[in-house]
Amino acid sequence: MSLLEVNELSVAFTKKNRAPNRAVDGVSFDVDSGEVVGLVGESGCGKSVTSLALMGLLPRRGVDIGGEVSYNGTDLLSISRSRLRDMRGTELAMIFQDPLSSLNPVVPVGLQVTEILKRHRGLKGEKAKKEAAHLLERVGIPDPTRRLKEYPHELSGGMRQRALIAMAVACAPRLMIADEPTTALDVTIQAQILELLKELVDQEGTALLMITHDLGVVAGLCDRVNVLYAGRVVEAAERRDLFHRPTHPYSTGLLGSIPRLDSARGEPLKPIRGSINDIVDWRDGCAFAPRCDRYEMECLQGTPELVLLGAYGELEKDATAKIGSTYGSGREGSGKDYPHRHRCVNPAQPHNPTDDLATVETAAEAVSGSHSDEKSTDDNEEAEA
Ligand SMILES: Nc1ncnc2c1ncn2[C@@H]1O[C@H](COP(=O)(O)OP(=O)(O)OP(=O)(O)O)[C@@H](O)[C@H]1O
Repeated sequence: MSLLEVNELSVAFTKKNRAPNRAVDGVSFDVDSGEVVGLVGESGCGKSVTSLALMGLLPRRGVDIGGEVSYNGTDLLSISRSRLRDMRGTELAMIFQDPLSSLNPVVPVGLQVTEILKRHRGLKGEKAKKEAAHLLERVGIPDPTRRLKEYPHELSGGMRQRALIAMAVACAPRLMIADEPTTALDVTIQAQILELLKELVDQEGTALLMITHDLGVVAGLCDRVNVLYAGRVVEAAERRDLFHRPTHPYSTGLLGSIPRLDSARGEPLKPIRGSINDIVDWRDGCAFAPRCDRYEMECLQGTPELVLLGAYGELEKDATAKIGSTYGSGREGSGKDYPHRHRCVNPAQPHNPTDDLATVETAAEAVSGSHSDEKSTDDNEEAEA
């Protein structure tokens, strides 16, 4: 059993006299301890709503939530709000994309950290201050004792994000959800924050659900990836499989939309045409069909199911097969196999796995190159401060 198991999660926003907005529609995935799982897709595909539903942060009124979310055997969708509140901070933590709106602007950073330590770990006074300084130091904030007395606006963007991470890890949560934690930061600071998250996962065995639209982040950090489109997982794969042989046209489109280090000089990008708003009545058929180059009439008949990709790239039309039951390269040392699945009736030609191994290794690196090149420039942030 995985630490987090999400099964057929659905979220619909309901308003009087309007059809419900099904922001999340039957999403399933799991996350293990010590693993980074990505939820990737363009703006509006349901990433944030999924994470808010997992953390019990959606309002009760006007929202219908269905499916199951099991955390360490506890059903997060059915436990009381107060129990969930206690679990947030101790067991579960969330890092939001905009630290300025997540931190209280009129309370010094130190007080915001010690408040968590008091509430969840019972630490008070000098002990709490000492621990808060230790936490800031751990996430790479220089001169933590001075910084504790400062207000959020006195910190640089990168430091604010680090302070949020310090608050998230204050009680050693077993599961962290990071919602675009580096979107507002320049690439240098981005790389440092991602490195920090990776370190926490590796050292503490924390499970991390990484929500992002940035394939560079996915390539640099994630072990497995779920590609989301219009509230549905359209492709789920181990990271290298996704970069090397994406099969859903939306995944291939995402990969074709970004510059890669291994592209031939002058080779044009191939962006996905249209926008997610082009979805008409996607309950009947594939939501991506209006933007898809491989679209056929069959795409509009019923909802395409997740199918498995076999060991040699052949399609195994077994929609009921569960994670762990079939082919996948798995995380190194995890002893687990992860299936490569997608939801498309006319997928891109699967890649022949006997092909050039170097390509497999470098496909993700070609995308993440900009991040890894920019690593370890702490001086920058010092200067910024
Ligand atoms: N409170 C709300 N009421 C009604 N609809 C909402 C609400 N919050 C989100 N939605 C809708 O849910 C859908 C998914 O939104 P969500 O914020 O999860 O997208 P996202 O993939 O996280 O995008 P971004 O990367 O821009 O944050 C969108 O159609 C959005 O309009």
